[in-house]
Amino acid sequence: MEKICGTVDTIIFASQDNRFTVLKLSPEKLSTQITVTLNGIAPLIGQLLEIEGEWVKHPKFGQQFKATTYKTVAPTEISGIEKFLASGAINGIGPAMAKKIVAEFGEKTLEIIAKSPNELLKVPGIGKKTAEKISASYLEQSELTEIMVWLENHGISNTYAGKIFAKYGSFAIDIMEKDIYRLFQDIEGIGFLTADKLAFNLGIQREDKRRIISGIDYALMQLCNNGHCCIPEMALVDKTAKILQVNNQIIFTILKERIDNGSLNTEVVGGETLIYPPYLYYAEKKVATRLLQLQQATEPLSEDNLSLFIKVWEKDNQIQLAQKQKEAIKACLHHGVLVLTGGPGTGKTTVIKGILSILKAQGLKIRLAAPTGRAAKRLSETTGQKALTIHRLLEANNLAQDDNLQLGFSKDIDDQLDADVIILDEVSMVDIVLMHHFLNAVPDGCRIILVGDTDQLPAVGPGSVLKDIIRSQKIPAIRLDEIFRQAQTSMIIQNAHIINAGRLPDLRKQYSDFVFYELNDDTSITQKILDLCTKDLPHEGFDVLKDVQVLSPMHRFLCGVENLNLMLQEQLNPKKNQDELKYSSQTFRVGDKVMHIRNNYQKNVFNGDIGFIQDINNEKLTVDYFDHIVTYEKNELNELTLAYASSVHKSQGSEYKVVIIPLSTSHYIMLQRNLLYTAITRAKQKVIIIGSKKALMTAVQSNRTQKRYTLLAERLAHKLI
Ligand SMILES: Nc1ncnc2c1ncn2[C@@H]1O[C@H](COP(=O)(O)OP(=O)(O)OP(=O)(O)O)[C@@H](O)[C@H]1O
Repeated sequence: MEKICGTVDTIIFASQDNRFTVLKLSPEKLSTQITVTLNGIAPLIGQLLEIEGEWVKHPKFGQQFKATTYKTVAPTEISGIEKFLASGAINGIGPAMAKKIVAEFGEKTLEIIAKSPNELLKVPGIGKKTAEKISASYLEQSELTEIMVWLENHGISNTYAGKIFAKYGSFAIDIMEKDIYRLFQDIEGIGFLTADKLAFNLGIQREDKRRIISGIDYALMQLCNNGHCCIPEMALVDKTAKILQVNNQIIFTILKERIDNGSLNTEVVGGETLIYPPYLYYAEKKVATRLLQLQQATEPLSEDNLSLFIKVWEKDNQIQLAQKQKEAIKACLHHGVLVLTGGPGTGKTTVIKGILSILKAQGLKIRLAAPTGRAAKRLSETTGQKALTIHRLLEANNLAQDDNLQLGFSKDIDDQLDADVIILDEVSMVDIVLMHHFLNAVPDGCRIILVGDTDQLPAVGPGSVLKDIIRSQKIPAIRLDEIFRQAQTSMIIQNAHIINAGRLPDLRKQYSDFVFYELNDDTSITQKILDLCTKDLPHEGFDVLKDVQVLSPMHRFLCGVENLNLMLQEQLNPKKNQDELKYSSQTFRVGDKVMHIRNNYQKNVFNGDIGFIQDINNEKLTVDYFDHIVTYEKNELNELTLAYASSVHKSQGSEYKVVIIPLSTSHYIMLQRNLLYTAITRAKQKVIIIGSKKALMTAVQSNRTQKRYTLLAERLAHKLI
């Protein structure tokens, strides 16, 4: 290893991702320039560089110095300082101005810029604003470079330097040296494992307290990502021990300390201690108190002429409401909070329509919302009244991209919604955090009606809000269980109920709207899907791209989402001469069916929205989402995926004319009743299941829906508050 110190003369090449640079350096002790390669961001021209590495011979470019570590030092020689200032690196200074500044301050130039920017006013042509701009830009540049170099030298990508600087400013390196694990807590994109790797490079011991604290948080976060709001103490200790590879006792001791100092919250139920991350503890508590408050805060509405009103409504809608449906309509007049639940075809939408009509007649302002864009659209279509996504209703902060707690909402406790009644549909998909935000924005005296089917897949986020509210028996809930005449003729609805009850549908008969193809191996299942999409269904008059959705339980394997997408793309939109754009493992092609996979408020496109690629030009891709067009830059394509096939989870809240479901035993772990039930109930006209009887039976019989640790029901029932 050799050490060289020199001034950066020119940058020959700097990779876009800041990971590789080639530069010319004038070493202090040599009269000739040398070529240096380093793995990291390009330093600034004129900067003094201390590099350590070795000489190598490049087959094409000859002798080069390959730096393994490097450190930047601000230039001290006048010529170096001028070169640095003139390089364009500092906002507000060009070559002429650099000359003038250096002529005025000499070797002290950089110190003056950093510490006494007012002195710059002495230089002709520099006013107060420019002086401040120069100073701020210099500080930012030098600190940012320092962070990048620090990260690079500790073996970690410096791509996060900008975010780290934005978060910690001048204290970044101090903070990282004190507790590198803070990066995992504070910087989006840096996970525990990355921070742990960095810690290892810094020589932090396996049993270091900072490591244990961070490991506990990481384990808790992973558990909550599986839907729990809290977790039994011992389960958390075990999981942390496994991740950190340290013994349970050390973790147990530090966990106790964290609880005692209020960093984590707990509840004791039946002698068992349950641990919460504070944001979920707070969210769960608030949801319970706010629901109970809202229930109390409304006066019953007048029931005068209710029977007559219902009669007239029934006549207008040519329907005779069942007893429970009438009860539901009446209940909405009485209660501040009401739950309406039931399976497909049990008349929930019909009741919503009745409720809308009766409450409107009382002159009330009613808002409708649902958790996904597709579900909101469907609610609008069936009720004839505008419905928004919950995020839109709450006016989610435009800049926020994630559905997490940091997401900002304009509508909150200080600026609540202007509504007398809010009806939320598909509440089974709402997690505890979103429910908390929603309830914050509901004013006292406003009624809320929560509608959903508890047998659908639960929310992706933590909690099982709808189930818990019903389980508490403290909020009035009406369960519709009669399947209506129109719905009775539908085998989709019949079989959905049969499956939900844990029984196997009658497979001896093939119905026009519910078909089962028995095939026992993945290759034949995949081939059948291709045949259906290319021959049978088009023959029956379906527009395969628009009407048909393949819903697979898993992403992996032959009949998983990823492979099916590739095969279906090959068949339904083969390569001819359309423009293409490769991103990660996918090739997007003009004409492809695609799905947007996260909520993006700036683009007004939401998780689960399906569209078609209209154009690819200049690394930009345009998608037609039927009601609007969205353009993606190449670096935004992680929000897009092919959608000939999608996962059942992604289909929640959506409906399609035809649903094809591959059921293979290779998807064993995902063969669960609520998953199959959710997939089937997405279909309006036809369900086609392809697979083995064994896989179907496994799915129907497997009701081991993972228990979610939540205490919302207990809180509502005053067992904890
Ligand atoms: N009281 C009733 N008498 C006769 N038909 C009814 C009655 N209530 C609802 N229906 C009909 O039953 C079908 C299903 O009703 P609706 O769409 O309201 O149910 P849903 O629970 O919202 O179903 P899904 O969850 O599948 O959307 C509709 O065709 C509706 O017109």
